[in-house]
Parts: sequence; structure tokens; C-alpha cells
Amino acid sequence: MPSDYQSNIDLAENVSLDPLAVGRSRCMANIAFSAGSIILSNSSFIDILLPSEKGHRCDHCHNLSGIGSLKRCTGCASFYYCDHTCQSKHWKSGHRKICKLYNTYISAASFQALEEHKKMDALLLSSLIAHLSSVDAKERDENTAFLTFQSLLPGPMTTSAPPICPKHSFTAGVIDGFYSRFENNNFSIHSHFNTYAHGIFPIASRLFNHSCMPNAAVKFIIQVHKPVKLEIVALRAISKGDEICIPYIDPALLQTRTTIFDLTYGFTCSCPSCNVIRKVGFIPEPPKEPVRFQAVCERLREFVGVMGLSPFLTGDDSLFPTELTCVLHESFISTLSEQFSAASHDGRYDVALESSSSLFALYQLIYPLNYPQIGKCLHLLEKAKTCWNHIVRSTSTMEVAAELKNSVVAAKQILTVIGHEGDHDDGPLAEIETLLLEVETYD
Ligand SMILES: C[S@@+](CC[C@H](N)C(=O)[O-])C[C@H]1O[C@@H](n2cnc3c(N)ncnc32)[C@H](O)[C@@H]1O
Repeated sequence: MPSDYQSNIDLAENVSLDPLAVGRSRCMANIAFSAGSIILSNSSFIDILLPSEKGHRCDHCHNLSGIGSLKRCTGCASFYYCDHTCQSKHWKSGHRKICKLYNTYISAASFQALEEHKKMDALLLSSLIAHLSSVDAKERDENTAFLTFQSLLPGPMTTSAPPICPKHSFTAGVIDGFYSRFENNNFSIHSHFNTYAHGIFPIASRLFNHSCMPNAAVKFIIQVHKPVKLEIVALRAISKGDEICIPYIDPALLQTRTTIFDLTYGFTCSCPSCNVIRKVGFIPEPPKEPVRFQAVCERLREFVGVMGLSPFLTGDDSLFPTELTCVLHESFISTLSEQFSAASHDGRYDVALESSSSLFALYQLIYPLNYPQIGKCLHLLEKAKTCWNHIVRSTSTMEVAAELKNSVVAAKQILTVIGHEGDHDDGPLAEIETLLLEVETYD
């Protein structure tokens, strides 16, 4: 068991579990949380880097280093560490059970035949078994993380576990039981909101249900020599007695998310946003013809400009105009994103800003307040950068300068609520600070 495993149960004392007929239980706030409060802090139980991150990050603490500066395990040459401290901790917590077998395991036909996400599950499961095999049975069976992991609800699929790496003494039934918890309790670990690893955080999994209009979100903290830490952050003020929910998947998957909940998690989402989508029923494709597409975008911006609270937050579909149902088609987001990127890249800043404003309007409709995807960029930081390019490369108006200021201030507010996440470099917040300095020259 990783000796650094830490779960801040003190913080979890501010929440409690309420029984539920569907999905066993839900997490309730025992106190009021202000926006930005950390509700839970929980170290990774097991985690695995994405293949693309191997050699860039330490396999133990995930610290990002320049290529060549990490120390490679001399046993397998496939795991990389900041230094002897990280290597020694990773060795003791399970790598010693995998090291000699790892390369044969990942090059075997049975592993190579797995789909990419199943390969990640197979590696996570191998890490779990390696952890469990590297401590004595008494210590293992009294470990909070392991006990909590075993208490997690299994996913709806009943597939057998993929081939795993270490030699062990668990029966196939026990391994399948572990595996049945992977699909619906697996977190994507991100830095500045870009996924770089997968991991299991049993206490967070035990506590938080999903909502497509969540009042909390997950972020990760990378600390040198320690396992990555998950934090649950309040996105807005949460009252005592409110249920606390996080998003399991991007709520912008407006059409496919129902299938994902059904197949991967085994539940039907009853959040206000899903209720509106159910009541809307058939979602038509957005018009292909540019003039009609632009008319839908204009109507969307107008509706969002005057709507007050989003119907996706209140669940009141009577507020949602029928002529806008096509904006819920997933191709609407991808079309606008492509328009925005292409126009921005080609220096057609007017077009880029209009696409960006439409995307931002859609995001205000379908995402809760302070949702990181809005602050992360694309629609505020990226928009601000486009405004800035517009200003420096052409004779743009005061209107664009005002839009730059509004975007950058709003992006900063969201990222301030979420707080720092991931790698130690300042990421999007640093870019915002730079842009804010530029904005001042226009005040
Ligand atoms: C990570 S666990 C969440 C904690 C879970 N409620 C428990 O009591 O252990 C994920 C599982 O919780 C249930 N669940 C999560 N969100 C739900 C929701 N919005 N409605 C119903 N069930 C939900 C599903 O069974 C899902 O597979």
C-alpha cells in the first residue's frame, strides 16, 4: 500500500452520506461552502500515466520534467522518476512486483489486442494487484483506501478482467470483482484541465454522484515525491443540506451522455439539464446553409443575453425556444469550434470572434457557473487572445478592446474559483495575467 496515501477525512467531515433508492447514496453538505472551498482532498490510491506522458513525467509523483532529466528504472527501462526518493517509494509500493515482467506483459499479443482504454484499465489493475501483493495481508485488509475501494459500487458491465502483470495469489473471481469497479470509478487526472493519467481515488468515488449541472468539480495537485492529490472544489456557494455532485463526463456531450451513463455507470441521470433534454425530445441537425446557421447563432446569443437563469439549471424547458433545439446537437459545438479555430488561424478575427461569442453563449446555457471548461479557454481565454491579435494586427475598435477586457476578467474569475491545478507552471492563469497587463494599456 503506498505509504503516502492520504485522505483528508477532516475535510470529508463536512459532508455526510444520505441513502438513496437509486445509486445507493448521495453526498450532502453538512456546512455551507463558499465558491472555491475545498470539500475533499484525497491522494491517489493507484494511478497510471497515459503512454504519451511516459518519460515526460515522474511515474511516482507526476512531476513534469524535461525529456532526459528523469531517471529511468534500470530494471525495466520503462518507468521514470524525479530521483531516488520517488523511485524508492514507487518500488516499495508495487513496482518491484511488476518490474521484471512489465515489458513482456505489454508486448504480449493478449495486451496489444486490447482497445486503448482497456489497456489503461489493464495497467491500473496490474498496479492495484502489485500494490496489494507488496504489503502483508493484515495491513492490506485494514487499509482505508482498500476497504473503501472494495465497498464501491460495481459498474453495470459484467466482463472478465483483462490479462494483468504481476504474479499474485488472488482468485480470478476476486480479480474480476476489482475490475468491475474500474469503469465507473476511474478518474481522468488532468493538469490545467488536459488529461495526462488515470487513477482511482476511493473516497471521492464513494462520496460523489454525477450531475450535468454540478455544484463542484475535480482538480488535481501535483506535489514532488508524493502521489497526485485530487481536490473537490465548490463551483458556487453550496448551502448546508444541498447534495454535492461532480461531472463524471463533459456535460457538453448533450446527445451521447445518456448512453454513456447507461453503459458505463448504469444510471439514468435525473439532473435538471437531462430533464430539459428529455422533454425537448428529438434534436434536429443545425442548418448547413451558412445564412440560416448564422441566424441560429444570433438567436442563441440573444436568448442567452436575456435569459437570466439557464433552463438547464432550473429544469424548466418551457423557457427554451423550440427554434434553438438544434444548438443541442453535438455537431453544433464542433462546427462552431472548427469555425473559430480556422478563422483565428487565418487572421479573420471578426469571424473568429463571432463564432467564439456563439460558443460562449452555448456554454453559458449548458454549463454551470464557473465550470472550468469555460474558464480554461476556448471561450474566454482563447477569445481574449483572439481579441488581442485583432487589436495588434489590425486597426480594431474600442469594442474589441472592451471584449478583450470582459473575456479576460471573466476567465480570471473562473480560474480563481477553481484555483491552481496540475503542473507547477502557472498555465492559463499566467496567460491571463499577461493579457490583463495588456488590457490596462487600453483603459
Ligand atoms: C462513483 S459512484 C458514486 C457513489 C455511489 N452513489 C455510492 O453510493 O457508492 C458511481 C455510481 O453511483 C451511482 N450514481 C452516480 N451518479 C448518479 C446519479 N446522478 N443518479 C443515480 N445514480 C448515480 C451509479 O450507480 C454509479 O455507477
